[in-house]
Amino acid sequence: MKLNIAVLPGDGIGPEVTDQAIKVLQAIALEFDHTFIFKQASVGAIAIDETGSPLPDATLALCKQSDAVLFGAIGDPKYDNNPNAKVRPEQGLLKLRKELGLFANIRPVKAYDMLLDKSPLKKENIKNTDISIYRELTGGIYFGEKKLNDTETVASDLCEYSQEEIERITHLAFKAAQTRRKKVTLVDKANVLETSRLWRKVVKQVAAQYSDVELDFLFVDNAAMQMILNPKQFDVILTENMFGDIISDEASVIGGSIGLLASASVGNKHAMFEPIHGSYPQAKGKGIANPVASILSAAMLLDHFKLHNEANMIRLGVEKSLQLQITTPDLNTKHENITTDKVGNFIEDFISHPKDTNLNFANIHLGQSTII
Ligand SMILES: NC(=O)c1ccc[n+]([C@@H]2O[C@H](COP(=O)([O-])OP(=O)(O)OC[C@H]3O[C@@H](n4cnc5c(N)ncnc54)[C@H](O)[C@@H]3O)[C@@H](O)[C@H]2O)c1
Ligand SMILES: CC(C)[C@H](C(=O)O)[C@@H](O)C(=O)O
Ligand SMILES: [Mg+2]
Repeated sequence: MKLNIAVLPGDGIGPEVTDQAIKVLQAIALEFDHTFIFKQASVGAIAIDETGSPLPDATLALCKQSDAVLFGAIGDPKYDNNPNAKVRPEQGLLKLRKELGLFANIRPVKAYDMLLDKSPLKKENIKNTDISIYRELTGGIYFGEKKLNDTETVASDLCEYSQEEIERITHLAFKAAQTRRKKVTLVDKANVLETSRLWRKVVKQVAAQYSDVELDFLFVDNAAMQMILNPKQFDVILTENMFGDIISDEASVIGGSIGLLASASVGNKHAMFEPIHGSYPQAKGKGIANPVASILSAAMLLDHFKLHNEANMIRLGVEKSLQLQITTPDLNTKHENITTDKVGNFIEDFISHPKDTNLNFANIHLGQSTII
């Protein structure tokens, strides 16, 4: 298969983790005889520095022409710490999601057996957790009218949802549940918010078309607690934009690091693949950023094009790396010197030697060095 992939590395650790995903995709292309053409463009703070815009026209045009977008991360403390900044890196990401019509953001959350002791949560509570979060991505409070009064003493952000916006992601969530454990939990704040009451009404109506799927409701405050106490109760979580943002970072604690959580953002025409984490500016250039979220986002990209064997090969490589503790310091206490690059090299090597079942992974080539 031939795929044109727009690569938007962005800021902070974005470029270094995205490099590993590209490396892995290139290995897949070689091994499975595909042609992946990567074209890079700027977004976020670096794009503001270069062009004055967090999403230059050329970047948006490239994304629209491509089959898929591989996104790194955006954000820089010089904007985070400046409330008066008129242009912000985050606006680039939000505009991109809106322009590409990426209304559903799918965030898988998994407890890997070999990482159970990396989570601060109780092993017996998280073992076998497997959740798919369906986060609405182009509506709600993120995109409603924003106001600041003349004296800059009162501000507001409007949270708005239409029936149509709720329906389209709800169908995706129910279809996903049909292929999983057949349960959807709607997370909302219907005891307070009018938008949440609309969500409940519309989701119930759509649910009637999926009689094989159980529908459950949970207020977001309780859901935040349940995510820590008993995450195994969840199969598909369906929720609005801001609740999905918050609850997915919280859920990353189950896996042991946010550096593991990938996502797919999909719409009717375009698709983008991005880690759920941000630009982690403190880690930039240090080689300590975990690239697995980006690498697993690449696996989701392959799944999107029905290249499931290829995607599974990446997942196997990731699992092998976790098993052997070939991981960055966020998950590693055994080997100190496993850098972002080395994790990428290991997974690349795993893909390149699939037929060699006797491959001694403990001695596998890790770029310039070898780990025993
Ligand atoms: N999709 C995105 O591009 C995105 C997402 C979230 C935040 N942001 C932006 O990123 C900047 C920093 O935000 P933040 O510090 O709140 O969130 P962050 O996700 O960048 O980092 C939070 C913490 O998570 C951990 N972490 C994140 N990525 C990791 C990785 N790959 N490997 C290991 N550990 C990792 C680190 O402990 C880090 O301190 C801000 O400007 C924010 O707006 C961007
Ligand atoms: C950077 C920010 C706009 C973004 C969001 O809130 O959607 C991020 O937190 C994410 O989860 O992708
Ligand atoms: Mg977030």
